[in-house]
Amino acid sequence: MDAIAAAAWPPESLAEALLELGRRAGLAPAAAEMPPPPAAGPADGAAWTAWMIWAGQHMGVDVEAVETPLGDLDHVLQTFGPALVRTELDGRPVVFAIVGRRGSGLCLIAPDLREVRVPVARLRALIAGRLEQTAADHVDRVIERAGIPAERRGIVRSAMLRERLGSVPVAGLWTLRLPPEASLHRHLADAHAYRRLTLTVALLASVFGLEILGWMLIGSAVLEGQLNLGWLAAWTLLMITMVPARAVGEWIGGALSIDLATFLKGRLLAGALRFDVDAVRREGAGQLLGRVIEGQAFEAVAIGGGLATLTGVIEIGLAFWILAKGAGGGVQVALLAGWLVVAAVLALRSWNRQAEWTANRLALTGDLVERMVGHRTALAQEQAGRRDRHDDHAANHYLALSSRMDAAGGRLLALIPGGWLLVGLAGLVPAFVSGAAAPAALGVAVGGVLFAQRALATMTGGFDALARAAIAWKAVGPLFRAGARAPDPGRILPQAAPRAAPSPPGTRLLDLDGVVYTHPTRRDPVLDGASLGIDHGERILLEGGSGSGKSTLASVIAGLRKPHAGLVTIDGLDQATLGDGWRRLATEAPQFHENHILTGSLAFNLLMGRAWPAQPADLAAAEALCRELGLGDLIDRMPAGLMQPVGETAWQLSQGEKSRVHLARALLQGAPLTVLDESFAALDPDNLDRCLAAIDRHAGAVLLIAHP
Ligand SMILES: Nc1ncnc2c1ncn2[C@@H]1O[C@H](COP(=O)(O)OP(=O)(O)OP(=O)(O)O)[C@@H](O)[C@H]1O
Repeated sequence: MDAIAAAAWPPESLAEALLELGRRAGLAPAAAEMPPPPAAGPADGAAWTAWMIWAGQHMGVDVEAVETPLGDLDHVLQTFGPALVRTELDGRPVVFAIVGRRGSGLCLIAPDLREVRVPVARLRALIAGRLEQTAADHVDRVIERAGIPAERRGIVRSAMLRERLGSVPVAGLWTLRLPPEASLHRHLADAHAYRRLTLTVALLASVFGLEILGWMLIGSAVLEGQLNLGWLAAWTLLMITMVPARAVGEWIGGALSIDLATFLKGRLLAGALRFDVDAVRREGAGQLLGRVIEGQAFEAVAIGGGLATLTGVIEIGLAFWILAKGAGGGVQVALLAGWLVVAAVLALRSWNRQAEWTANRLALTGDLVERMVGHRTALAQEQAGRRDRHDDHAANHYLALSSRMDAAGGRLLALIPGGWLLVGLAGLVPAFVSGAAAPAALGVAVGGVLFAQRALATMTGGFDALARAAIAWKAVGPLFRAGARAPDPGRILPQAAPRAAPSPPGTRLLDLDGVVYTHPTRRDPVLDGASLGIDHGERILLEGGSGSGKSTLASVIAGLRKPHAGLVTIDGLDQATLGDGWRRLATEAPQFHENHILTGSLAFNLLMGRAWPAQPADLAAAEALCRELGLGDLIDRMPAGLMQPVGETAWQLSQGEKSRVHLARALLQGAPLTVLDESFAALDPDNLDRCLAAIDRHAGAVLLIAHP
């Protein structure tokens, strides 16, 4: 059998392929019972992706769909393993599990668990074959008509196909990686951090060892009066050997830093999305920005500071050893130990000053953001003198804290290495006075003092950076921990397209029974035994006074808040069964001030609930709905139409336009239940009629929240 045929998995064995690939790639997936994937028809991309992501979450592996232009397929295949590819072989759907590149080919896992090598071009031809077939007839006709000589036809044909199909998107590719919520240990192991760290330490230690050996050689040659070209050559050779060892050590350390920084970024981004809804609200934009800034500071200093401290610790250890061998002996060793205690005290003081300064800086940032967000309100409403007084006071306080921090930092960084020179040399006085020490031992002692000085400089610099990182961690830690919260895949995968087979009207969709919810900062529950039933296709208007808990109820129904007591089910299934899939069945357009137009294209904002990049059918549905909602003129006015960038820094939408975009994106989710929280406040009567008509045509069941 052909190697590629031997490596092809039948689609129904997708779960086994995913598990085995995860194992071979070192992602340590957890074995889990999986239902078979959706039937492999031509339009099943989104359903397969939903299944793969869901199955991956159960196994503890992150699965991401990849779409690439055909022109880049070669490159993608060579670089993106571990990955799964779905294509056709002899007219039947198959799956390939790519471990990664091996030499000039790809290493695939076969269903019999053997590793099979196949050339990249072979797999590419299989994936691209169907697409190229459609264009090939036309290209062949052009070649025929142009009278291209037979021997050049092959080159011309592939060049024309490349040109014609280079930008055609290819789907059916999924990469596997560790999810951001995987433990730090798994990420470190995945980045080979332990091995690389051990290697870095070994290289650093050998560099210092070589350095000491070099000075010992030259020192003894000088003292014995034998310094000649031979000794100098040996010393030079040793010094030259240190250069590549140091370079390799730094290169490994640098590569490790990049991998760890990538993990950290991924975890923080995941944390930003998994941060508690109410915590985000309580913090406000300024505080959240502070966390982001500190995240960058942490990344910039933590790893560099860690490596510098590590280097300093190795150097200090060697310095103790050298001093013990020198003329100062125990006296100098004791002095160095004492000096380290002084350094620790100064370091602690500098840390406290930095912490004070950082807290103030973050508060100032929060203040500044608040003022920028409320810029118009402050200009229009606030008394000018009052504003200036507040700003002057804040600036003066910041200045005072900055100079205290600089003084403490300066003392640590300058006094500790510089002062040691005096202290260390003072430790040699008894040896000098007694006159008993040999010149060689005196030389070793002086060398030890200098070596310790360098170690202290490295260590204090490293510690300063680590202290900065530890302070930044206070702000970053909660985000990092939120990123460790794994998404809840639930026990079953909800139907990807429920509207394709809608339940008959009149059957029960949502049941809410005895629900109790108390906001984290409140004593009394805002929902206390709330009950509600909504049938498929039903339209319900919920009215109530301000602050009566309507929006809270909406967020419980949409699965954004978990009730503290009571039961909520959709189609008879509770949230524990559906997991995050709940939100595909019940969607909410939040109130205006909580509904955001993100910076991106209008299409992106409209199709947030669907797979991205959007398929032509999704774009057509979005545009048709916008036109129904009276946004046709707006799309025609926008130079890039549906692809026009919108959001805070791009095309500005009016309140009424925004509220129709909010409505369109909720309806485009295609969920059986849509909750609309005061969605019509900014609409004129004509647009209101249009919106109600569109809701009637496109929505399943609707819960409409409004003021009486
Ligand atoms: N995140 C929160 N933390 C603490 N309390 C909250 C929070 N959100 C709402 N509340 C309080 O819960 C109560 C109900 O708020 P909710 O927004 O659900 O009312 P609502 O009926 O939608 O009001 P409105 O019609 O004015 O929008 C209010 O007293 C509000 O102050």
